[in-house]
Amino acid sequence: MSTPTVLDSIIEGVKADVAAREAVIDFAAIKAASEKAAPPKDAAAALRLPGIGVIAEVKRASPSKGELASIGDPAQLAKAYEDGGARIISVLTEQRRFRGSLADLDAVRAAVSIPVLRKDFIVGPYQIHEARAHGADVILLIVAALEQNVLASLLDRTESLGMTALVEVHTEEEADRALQAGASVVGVNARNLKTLEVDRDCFGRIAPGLPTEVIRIAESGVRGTADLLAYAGAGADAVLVGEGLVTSGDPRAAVSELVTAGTHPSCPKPVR
Ligand SMILES: O=C(O)c1ccccc1NCC(=O)[C@H](O)[C@H](O)COP(=O)(O)O
Repeated sequence: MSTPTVLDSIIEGVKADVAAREAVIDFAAIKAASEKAAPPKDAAAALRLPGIGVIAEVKRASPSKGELASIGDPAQLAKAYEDGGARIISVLTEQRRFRGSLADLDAVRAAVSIPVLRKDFIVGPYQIHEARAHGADVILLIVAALEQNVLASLLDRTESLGMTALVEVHTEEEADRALQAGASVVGVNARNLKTLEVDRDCFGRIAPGLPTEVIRIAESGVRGTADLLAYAGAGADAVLVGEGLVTSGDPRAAVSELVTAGTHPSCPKPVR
């Protein structure tokens, strides 16, 4: 048997945590709660606005870096991101390795009016209804973590709730699987979730092969405007940024600097 990867070990913990929550609030109850939530916001429309969008992440810790930032008030951080011009707020809700929570998602949802992404390791429909019940508009589906039939069915369920699925890939084969499942928003993660290596050239290898109507997000490794401009040059509609913002000391200014670069007339535009 092969050695478990970082992704395998995260998924194992997530499955145990989901089972524990489901023992308290069962599937029927979370489904009912998701149906009562305020309607989801249109994240795809936000991502199609002119310029390179910034998805700003609430990220306390990570398997690759350990502790990043204490973030006592995620609502305040999210508001700073929104004021700085972020298009979407990403909230990591995984507890064991990222120190996130559904309480963070609730706090962020209440604080901002832009779309909110629940960033977690989705393994089944329970978490999708849970995300919607807690006000998320977007969820992340990681191709490397899901069998093809499960990916397609989770994508259908997400869209049936009026939410947007950000379908994450790291290889050309995963991009093919995302498209076969019907993804309309594809995130290319520069970070290999099995080895934690970051390869910023990954986006430039994969994005040109995506159909022009697919929205392309460059995830991970953005540490400043030079990285955003490089991703823009390779065809990104938006960048997803965590560490570079939470360690900046001034998250509003850090987002604003990226947004200014991404909307400047000299910034490369996605080919449509
Ligand atoms: O960040 C990690 O170490 C990590 C490890 C294993 C699975 C996922 C991981 N991160 C999730 C992300 O995709 C990033 O938080 C996101 O793309 C932002 O990346 P960065 O700007 O480099 O913090």
